[in-house]
Amino acid sequence: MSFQAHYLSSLKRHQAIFETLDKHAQDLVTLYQRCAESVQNGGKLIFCGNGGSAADSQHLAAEFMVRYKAERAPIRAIALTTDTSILTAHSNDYSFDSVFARQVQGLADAKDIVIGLSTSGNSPNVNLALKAANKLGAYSVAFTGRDGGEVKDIAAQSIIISCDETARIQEAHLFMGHWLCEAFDHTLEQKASH
Ligand SMILES: O=C(CO)[C@@H](O)[C@H](O)[C@H](O)[C@H](O)COP(=O)(O)O
Repeated sequence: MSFQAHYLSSLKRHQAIFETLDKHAQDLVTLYQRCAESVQNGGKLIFCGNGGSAADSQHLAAEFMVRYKAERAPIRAIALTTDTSILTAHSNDYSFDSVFARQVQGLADAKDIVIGLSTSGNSPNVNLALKAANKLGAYSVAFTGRDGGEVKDIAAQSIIISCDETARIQEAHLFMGHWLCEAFDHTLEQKASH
């Protein structure tokens, strides 16, 4: 396949992703409402994932903590993928599988939302983090892909991007995270105009 044909075929996959995201519009509104309620009650948004999804976790936590578009107070958010001392000590002394669950146990409470990003839904460390969230009474959310994997039976809410290409699923997850930021900004703007 030529580069141009390959480019066009990747672009066409976005059409399928658009349809999946369209199907999930109401799920995202529900998620926004849960997040807004959590933040209003002193809760926080906790993200985790591996590889590209680790980067997306950090990206999204930064958007909430610092700024998306609107000037606003920080929204409490953290990614569990950034502290190399915690990540290496826990993986070395215990197990990589429980590296996020340990941090959920230490940082989360029932007011929080724990969002695991996993394109396969089968990453043990993400799945154990969401199980730990469930145990604490926090709201567990999976941004996942393919057939949803194991995580769809663990998370209280799963948003599944029905596509089998990792990169396209990650792009959809980032879109969903950005949309959540936009929903927070939009609500602030609405309040300011009243
Ligand atoms: O970003 C990519 C490929 O696009 C990879 O780094 C990818 O994130 C890694 O293979 C992850 O370990 C995959 O984990 P998951 O999405 O299945 O939970």
